[in-house]
Amino acid sequence: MIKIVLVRHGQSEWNLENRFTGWTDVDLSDQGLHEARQAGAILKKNGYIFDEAYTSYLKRAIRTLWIMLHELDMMWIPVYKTWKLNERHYGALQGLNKAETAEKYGEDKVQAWRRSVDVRPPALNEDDPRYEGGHPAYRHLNEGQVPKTENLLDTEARVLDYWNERIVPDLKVGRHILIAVHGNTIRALVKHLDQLEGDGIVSLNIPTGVPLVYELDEELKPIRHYYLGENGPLPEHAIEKHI
Ligand SMILES: O=C(O)[C@@H](CO)OP(=O)(O)O
Repeated sequence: MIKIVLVRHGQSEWNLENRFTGWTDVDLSDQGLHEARQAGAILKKNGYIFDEAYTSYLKRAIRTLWIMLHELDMMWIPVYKTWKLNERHYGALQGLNKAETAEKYGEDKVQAWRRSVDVRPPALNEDDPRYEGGHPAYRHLNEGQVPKTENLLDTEARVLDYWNERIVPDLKVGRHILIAVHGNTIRALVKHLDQLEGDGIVSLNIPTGVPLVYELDEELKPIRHYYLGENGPLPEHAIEKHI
């Protein structure tokens, strides 16, 4: 049986301020630092060991991974970073307050921007200071690869590129893998693994800093999944309050 652990980064400063974040590179809040330490401690208590880890180019995910590896005393394992596991790009919504945006455009519109699979938020202009095109982290990308906005399907396409090319081969040879990424990156992976459509994916929220374990068969089809607590798998209702 193959196991993989997915962790959404701990609470970020902009999660705390209720602002759309996307590719904006904000750090963890104090609560987020605590959640990352707790996630590492939970993995350690349950006896998890890892051969390699994956994360995005964004510091809230990278720092969550560092802290978990520190707690696990496994900072030596190879860590692979990729822009393809960055959070979904939130276009011109990046930086705006979610509640104020809902007041201005209506709850339904904002819910469609946040949770539908195929609606893209308004795009950033290339001359907008929030556009990441000139950022050194992304200078190796081809023109047109740095997003100006994305829907979940756009995010899923780049996440699955990386998943199939880099992660699947390592899972198939038995490597134990830890992935520290973002809410919508994990939603895209779960959508793919569990073949979720419609309401299943629309209502799926991933809590911050709680390890999500997928047990997979040889074909990488899910056998079961669960969130992990100090004493093993958590019951579904225990997770509700984290969301
Ligand atoms: O702002 C964001 O980038 C994401 C994750 O925090 O928010 P949402 O819950 O709308 O997907």
